[in-house]
Amino acid sequence: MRQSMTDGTWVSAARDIVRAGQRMDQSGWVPATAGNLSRRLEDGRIAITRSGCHKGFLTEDDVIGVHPDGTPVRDGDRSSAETLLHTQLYAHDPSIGAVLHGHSVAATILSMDEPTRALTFSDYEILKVFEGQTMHAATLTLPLFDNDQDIARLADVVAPELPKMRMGYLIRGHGVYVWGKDMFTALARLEGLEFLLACKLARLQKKG
Ligand SMILES: CSC[C@@H](O)[C@@H](O)C(=O)COP(=O)(O)O
Ligand SMILES: [Zn+2]
Repeated sequence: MRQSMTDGTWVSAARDIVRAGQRMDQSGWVPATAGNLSRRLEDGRIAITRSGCHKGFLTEDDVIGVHPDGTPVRDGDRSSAETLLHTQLYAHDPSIGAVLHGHSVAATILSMDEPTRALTFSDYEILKVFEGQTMHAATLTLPLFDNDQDIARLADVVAPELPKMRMGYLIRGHGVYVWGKDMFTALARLEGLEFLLACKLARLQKKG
């Protein structure tokens, strides 16, 4: 995956997505057909998972092209139902090269039990995986949005918060969105965030 970090071709994007899907599946973060993955191509279009595929068994055929506005490059292709949440990130920040979405147990439980609009994480060494973070002694915030089957409406709620986001975001009862300059970075951030969510869940369970 590292080799294709700066390679924006279709072949490397499809390969990154297939391999990241396998990694997310092995980690238990994409049960059934949950999750979606994308990468920005050098021509500005986006390679994204086809809707309804199992992310642990993706083939390069399950990766399809969409324009920056989310419309499919090839007529009849049905990209992820959550394509707009990916395209809004690429439009928001030109440095974003890959976006990942998963439905882990920890993300689902914590998001359903949290009454406020954010989760916070303080003093973990792994905070350093996030953009611009060089110290463990800090508090980072993960915004939490209510779930909505109307993805355009959900994207409108997420949009004003994007400039403040350092870790990604969480959707209640649903899962996380995380991104990075390339697939390697996005995956590292997803692993860091899932580690933090698992720690928070374990600490809450310990308290009873
Ligand atoms: C298994 S239901 C999950 C979907 O509703 C959705 O949230 C999801 O993550 C996957 O949708 P997809 O259209 O395959 O990208
Ligand atoms: Zn989802």
